[in-house]
Amino acid sequence: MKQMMQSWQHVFKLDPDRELSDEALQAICMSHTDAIMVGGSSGVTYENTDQLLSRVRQFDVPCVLEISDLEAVVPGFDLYMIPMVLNTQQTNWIIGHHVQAVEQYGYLIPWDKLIVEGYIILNPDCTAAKVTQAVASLTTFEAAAYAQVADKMLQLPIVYLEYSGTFGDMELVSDVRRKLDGPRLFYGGGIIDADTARLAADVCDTIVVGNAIYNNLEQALTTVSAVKRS
Ligand SMILES: CC(C)=CCC/C(C)=C/CC/C(C)=C/CC/C(C)=C/CC/C(C)=C/CC/C(C)=C/CC/C(C)=C/COP(=O)(O)OP(=O)(O)O
Ligand SMILES: O=P(O)(O)OC[C@@H](O)CO
Ligand SMILES: [Mg+2]
Repeated sequence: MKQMMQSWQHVFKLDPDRELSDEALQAICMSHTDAIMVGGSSGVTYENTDQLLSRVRQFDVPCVLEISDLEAVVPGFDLYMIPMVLNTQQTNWIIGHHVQAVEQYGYLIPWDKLIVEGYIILNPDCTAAKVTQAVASLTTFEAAAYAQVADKMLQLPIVYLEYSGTFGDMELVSDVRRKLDGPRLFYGGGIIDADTARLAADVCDTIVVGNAIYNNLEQALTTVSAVKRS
């Protein structure tokens, strides 16, 4: 099950807290994207997550939940992506909430469906940076060091460079990728069209497109064929 994400080149991230018409959802789910990731850093509830899952399930596309709030963990997703924010000094976002989750859910946890993402948040103005008080103004050298800790010491399956809301520094992304052996490198932030999608896809393994869905869907849809080789 976890292996499925090893082939993902393109992912659309849908925010349960934002409105999306049936027509828009259909276009996204039938776009040949590799997966739909459901997640957001605020306003995510059990109800809006459950409702979005049911709507996505009308289509034949993998659907995964990126957990940001324990109250909004809904059964029935293909995978559960667990962020671990590496560049925060608040231990809750590295391991605290996770321990609480294991205490709360215990034997109900489908371990074979859990994938830990080593998040490195690089846009100080994004919601996730504010929520987790991330130390987000990192040099390339520092970001690469975090990534290597995720790879060589923690042996995480994913390193996620998060620039949510803004297009990142592709040289930094490229340098980080050169340092990684094990993890798949996810990149998210400011991908709005085919050009930005290609630039990012050249230097990472998987691109994640979020806000563009809500700002300019037509352009957002062009990101799929821009990066998918098949
Ligand atoms: C029965 C059943 C299915 C049980 C399931 C059991 C299960 C899966 C248990 C969970 C196990 C576990 C270890 C859970 C972890 C719990 C948890 C709350 C961890 C903390 C996660 C975390 C670090 C969150 C911080 C915020 C963050 C990094 C969110 C990621 C998503 C993100 C950045 C979205 C972008 O947000 P957006 O709203 O778009 O932001 P912008 O405003 O910038 O656009
Ligand atoms: O919303 P955007 O800027 O596309 O970023 C995507 C994703 O990385 C957000 O978690
Ligand atoms: Mg967003």
